[in-house]
Parts: sequence; C-alpha cells; structure tokens
Amino acid sequence: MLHWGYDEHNGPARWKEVFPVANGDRQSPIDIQTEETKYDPALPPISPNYDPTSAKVILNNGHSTSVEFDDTENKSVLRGGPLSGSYRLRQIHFHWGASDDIGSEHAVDGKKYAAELHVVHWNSDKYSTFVEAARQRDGLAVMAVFLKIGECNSQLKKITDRLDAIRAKGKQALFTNFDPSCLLPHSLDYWTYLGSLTVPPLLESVIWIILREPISVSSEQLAKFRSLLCTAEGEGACCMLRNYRPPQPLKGREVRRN
Ligand SMILES: CCN[C@H]1CN(CCOCC)S(=O)(=O)c2sc(S(N)(=O)=O)cc21
Ligand SMILES: [Zn+2]
Repeated sequence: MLHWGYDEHNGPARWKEVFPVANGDRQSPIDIQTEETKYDPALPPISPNYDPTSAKVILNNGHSTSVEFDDTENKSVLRGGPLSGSYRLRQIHFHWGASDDIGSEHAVDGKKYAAELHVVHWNSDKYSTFVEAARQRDGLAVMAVFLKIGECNSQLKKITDRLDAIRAKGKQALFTNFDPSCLLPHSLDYWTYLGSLTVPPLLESVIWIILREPISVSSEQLAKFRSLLCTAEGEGACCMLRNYRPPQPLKGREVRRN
C-alpha cells in the first residue's frame, strides 16, 4: 500500500496492513446505539473556552481541511465533561462523503449525518507536547459535532468561503480571529466513550465527546468541501470526495451520556 487515503487501493479496509492497531480494542468511529448508552448523573457539563486570537491558518493536508491553532500556551482549552484537567485546543477539521446522505464518521442508531466536525485538544496538564500526549491513553480529547443538511450555516461560511484559496494539497492561508465555539449547537449535551484517532496512525488516545444536537450545513456549502483536491498543484487533480472511516467494533466499551 502506498500512502494511506480513502480510495479502493489505500482506504480504511487496508490501513491495518501498515497500522495493525486498526484492529485494536478501542477504535473509532463507532455506531452509537442510543438504547445501550448509560446515563451518568456524575458527568458535568463540558466547558469550552477559546480565544479567537489562537486561530492561525486554514490548510489542506490532502486528507481534510483543518484550522490550526496556536497551542504553545493555554489560551484555548476544553474542560469538564469526562475530562480531568484542561485540554488545549490544537485544530479543527471535517469529514464528509461523496453525497449528502453519508459523510459522518460516527453514526447514531445506524444513521449517518452529511458530515462531522472534529475539535481536537490535548492534555496539556499532564504532557508537554501534543505528540507526546497523542501516545497516551488520556492524551487527546476530540469533540465531535454532526452536520445535518439544511439552512446555510453563516458561521461555517467563514470556512467554506476560504476553501477556494486552499484547493490543492499542501496549500494554507492565514485564518485568525476565529472562535470555534461559533460552530457549536445550542445544546452541549453529549455522549462520551474511549476511542482512537479515526485516521492513521489510529492511536488509541482519544476521549470522545459527541454532541447530540447537530448543526446545519447547506448542500452548496458541503459541495465546496468536495471540490478540495487530495493532490498538490501540478499533479493530476483528484477531488477529496470522501474522507470518513466506517464505524468500528465496540468490543465491550461503554458509551455514557450526561
Ligand atoms: C485533518 C486532521 N488530521 C489528523 C492530524 N493529527 C493526527 C496526526 O498526529 C498524530 C501524532 S491529529 O491528532 O490532530 C488528528 S485527530 C483526528 S480525528 N479524525 O481522530 O479527530 C485527525 C487528525
Ligand atoms: Zn476527524
């Protein structure tokens, strides 16, 4: 297998050839069976506190589009929920599919949403760098938000309007004065479980916090994500039509809700 991706020849079914943890005991995403989730009265609310000046660049890494944040100090953090201590904001990115009826990574009772936003944080109380934290069982916390087809999302527009500036893999553009809280739904009610990165190296270091209320995205906005290229300038152009990993076995894990 060449470099991993989402095509037939390098997609999720073949990642295990290079990353054997793909068959591990706490892989993500999962299909959340709501009847099996366990209400936990001890779970406090989550408390995101982001400083808009932490936002730095928007980039196309060939697998998704992300907004990268300055994580050299504790300016933007996530606390509460299932987390002990504060987790520093690193980046946000998206997953989508070739059509509006699929695209999210997590599913709810077998239903997939059109897309999924991931807000990635690392445990800066216990570890000194992101890379170190990414190797620990409690190193990362990713908040996931489902995107449902509907009204144009004016907050998301700040991102979708910039995608034509970063069409090719490796391109980036300045992107600051952005607080990702503007993309969160009204309710911060969530499900939480222990899982992994959903992209190679599939490290089993993620505490997942999945918001139960989706946000809206218009079909036209979603189409802009699909016009991103997985290839660099000068290479044969290939559109980033899908970049989701299918749900993985739960292997006895518990999914709690607040
Ligand atoms: C576009 C995002 N690509 C990656 C970038 N990193 C991974 C590489 O680092 C490892 C030391 S990451 O840890 O920031 C991260 S978390 C997720 S996900 N889908 O599981 O929320 C994807 C990614
Ligand atoms: Zn992701």
